[in-house]
This record gives sequence, structure tokens and C-alpha cells, in this order.
Amino acid sequence: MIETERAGRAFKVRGSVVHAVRDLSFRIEPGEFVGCLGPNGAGKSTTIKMLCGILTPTSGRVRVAGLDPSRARTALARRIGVVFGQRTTLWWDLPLRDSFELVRLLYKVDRKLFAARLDELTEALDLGGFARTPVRQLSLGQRMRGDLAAALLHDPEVLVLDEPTIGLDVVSKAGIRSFLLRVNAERGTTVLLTTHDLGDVERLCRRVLLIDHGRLAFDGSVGDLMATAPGPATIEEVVTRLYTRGRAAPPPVEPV
Ligand SMILES: Nc1ncnc2c1ncn2[C@@H]1O[C@H](COP(=O)(O)OP(=O)(O)OP(=O)(O)O)[C@@H](O)[C@H]1O
Repeated sequence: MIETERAGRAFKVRGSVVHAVRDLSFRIEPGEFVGCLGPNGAGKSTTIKMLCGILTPTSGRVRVAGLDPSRARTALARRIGVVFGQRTTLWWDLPLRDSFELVRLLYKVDRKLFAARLDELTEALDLGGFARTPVRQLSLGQRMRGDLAAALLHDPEVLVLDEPTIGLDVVSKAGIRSFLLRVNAERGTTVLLTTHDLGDVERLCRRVLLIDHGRLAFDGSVGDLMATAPGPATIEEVVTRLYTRGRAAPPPVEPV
């Protein structure tokens, strides 16, 4: 469903070249729920942007639902839902309900199917109380639920999420997580999410990709990830060890 083959993306910055992603190869099968981890600046968002067709790889190949994302953006848009936790795709000044109607028109979703899907999503994400509120007046948690609904209104086969739980309180996070598990289990939607929240990984992901310095540093189950530690460890300890492997340990914090 998602496939990258030695994919790379370089940027020219003030006369030098930054390799944001290099030689990235992985395959995600239909129905998988995969988490993408990595330290800040590792290349996660660049990877997601290549999968959505926002960025074209400068080397290698990317395929999503059999399509080349940067060449077939319109065709892909019908098969993929995307949420960027740090940026809304909704119309800021419009009531949430009107944003959904625009999504319906953009994706040419049949009116009846749209109404049924919107009812389901309204119930599952508890959108009823703020459907008529302009997006700019929504809390972050409400806005994220709105963004998720907008990404799923056309019933895509693939859902790609860039930090979907960022800034949410524990209750909102739990709601979003159980919703995502439901979407994956009930509709068989393939989910790929990036996150810095290891709770997302523990509760949601059966498989983890770890990107470091633009390269794939780990690909396996959460159990395999935990088994990389020499002894009993928390997931925070395991991931810290992988993120700092081969690097100087951060200086200890001196008490004042
Ligand atoms: N448009 C761009 N122009 C130049 N460099 C870029 C651009 N986008 C990303 N980069 C660089 O590519 C590298 C990877 O960035 P990216 O945003 O993919 O990392 P990330 O893993 O998503 O980080 P974070 O967890 O902090 O969001 C970084 O060094 C970043 O500065």
C-alpha cells in the first residue's frame, strides 16, 4: 500500500546540500498501523510529504496505493487522507460543517454517501456540539477531531498523520487514539503516523519505523524495539538509547 525504494530528498540551502532523507526503503501492507519515530530533524515530515506528493523525491522511488504521489496528486488525493497536527487543512473562518461541505465538493463525494459518512464521523468523534462553530474558535482538541473527520470523509484507504496528538490533553489523546484504532480495525484503513509521543506508539502501533539522520535505523514490531535494550527498560529508555547511539551523551544537568 505504501512503498519507498531507496527514496531520498535533498535540499539546497545557501550553497550546500542538506540530505533530509536518504536511501529510505520500506513497505507497508494494506491494513497495517505503523508508527514513524525519530529525533527532531530526522526526516519524518519530509518522508510524509513525499508520500503525499507535496515533495518530489530527488532520488529513488515512492508509491502509495500504486501511484507515484508527486505525479498523480489528484488521483492519490481520492485514496489518501492526511492530517498535519501542527497545521489545519480546514477553512479558518468557516463553520466546521461548511469546511466539510467544501471537502465533499473537492473530492466529488456523492451527497448520500457523504451524509452517511458525516453522521458516522460526527458520532465517533463527537463533533455535534461544535459543527456550526467557525474553525478559528475551536480548541486544539476540537480542531484535531475536525481535521480527522475532514481527512476521512471520502473514505480513503490510507491515512497519513503527522503528529496527530501534539498538544492534546490526556483525555483528548485517548479519544483520538481509540478513534484511530477503530478506523483501522473496522474499515481496514492503512495508517502511518509520526509522533514524539511514545504513548501513541505503545497504544496504537504494531510496527515501528525509526528514522535517524534521514535513514531507516529500525523497522520492526514494538516487541522487537523493546528487545534492542540489553535488559528491562521503559520505551522512553529504549528510544533514548537508539536516538543517542553513536552520539556524545548530553551533559548532565548540574544542580544550581
Ligand atoms: N524545505 C526545506 N529546506 C531546507 N531544509 C529542509 C527543508 N525541509 C526540511 N529540511 C531539513 O531536512 C531535515 C529533516 O527535516 P524534517 O522536517 O523532515 O524532520 P522531522 O523528523 O520531521 O523533524 P521534527 O521531529 O523536528 O518535526 C532537517 O535538517 C531540516 O532542517
